[in-house]
Amino acid sequence: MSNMLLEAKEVHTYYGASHILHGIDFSIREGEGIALMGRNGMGKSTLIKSMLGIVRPRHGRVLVRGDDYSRARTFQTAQQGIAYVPEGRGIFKSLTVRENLLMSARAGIDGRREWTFERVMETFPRLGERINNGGWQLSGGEQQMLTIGRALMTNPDLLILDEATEGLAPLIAMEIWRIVKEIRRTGIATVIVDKNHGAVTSICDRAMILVKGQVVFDGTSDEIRAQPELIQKHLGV
Ligand SMILES: Nc1ncnc2c1ncn2[C@@H]1O[C@H](COP(=O)(O)OP(=O)(O)OP(=O)(O)O)[C@@H](O)[C@H]1O
Repeated sequence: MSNMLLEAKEVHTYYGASHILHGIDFSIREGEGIALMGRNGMGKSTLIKSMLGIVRPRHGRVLVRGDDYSRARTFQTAQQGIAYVPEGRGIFKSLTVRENLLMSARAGIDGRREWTFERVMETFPRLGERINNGGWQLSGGEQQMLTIGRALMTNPDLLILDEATEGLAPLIAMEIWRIVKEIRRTGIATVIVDKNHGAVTSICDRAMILVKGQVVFDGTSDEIRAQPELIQKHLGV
């Protein structure tokens, strides 16, 4: 078995008096891909933020590579090779595509520098055409590609994508999925939140469904695909 990268154990998270996560267990190993699913407001983003120290769980523990990171600051978790692409992107609009990418460049925690500027350019040909454009000149899809490209420039072991294709035109979303598949093939572990269940379960080996801050399914993507009634019940509109 490969090594554990990130774990949540019995995590309870609140926003003020609202109890959002009710004792969640989550784990992802090196190289694994997990589709994190659930309807709007079920706690997917809150789980991610709780594990990254963006929101502090009230109970439970967060482990990174087996070490307790429950009280760690977000940058310390990120330095462990964990890259996060939040919902709604967040590039530096006043900087060019090149500057956005280069400012994030760093070696992975074992000194790896597989993801160079040149490699990101090869992976995202559309960004290559926009290299000297300012962030403000990019379309939504290009901004999303730049956010993912920037995350890759940190040479992560784990990439977390929250709603990577939200609001994008179908053809651009397809291009993002092609890129995510390519990233998966390089062995980077990935957590993906997306409404396109077919796409995420085909890319990820495992799937997890959250309902009202609780895990109602945790299994393989094959298992969930074999149970369309489960998808209908918990994810259907
Ligand atoms: N900063 C906040 N303050 C108060 N409540 C919040 C905050 N952020 C989220 N919530 C609430 O917490 C619950 C879980 O939200 P969360 O964003 O984790 O859900 P989600 O499954 O990621 O769904 P979505 O796809 O809509 O983001 C929702 O009821 C939401 O309204």
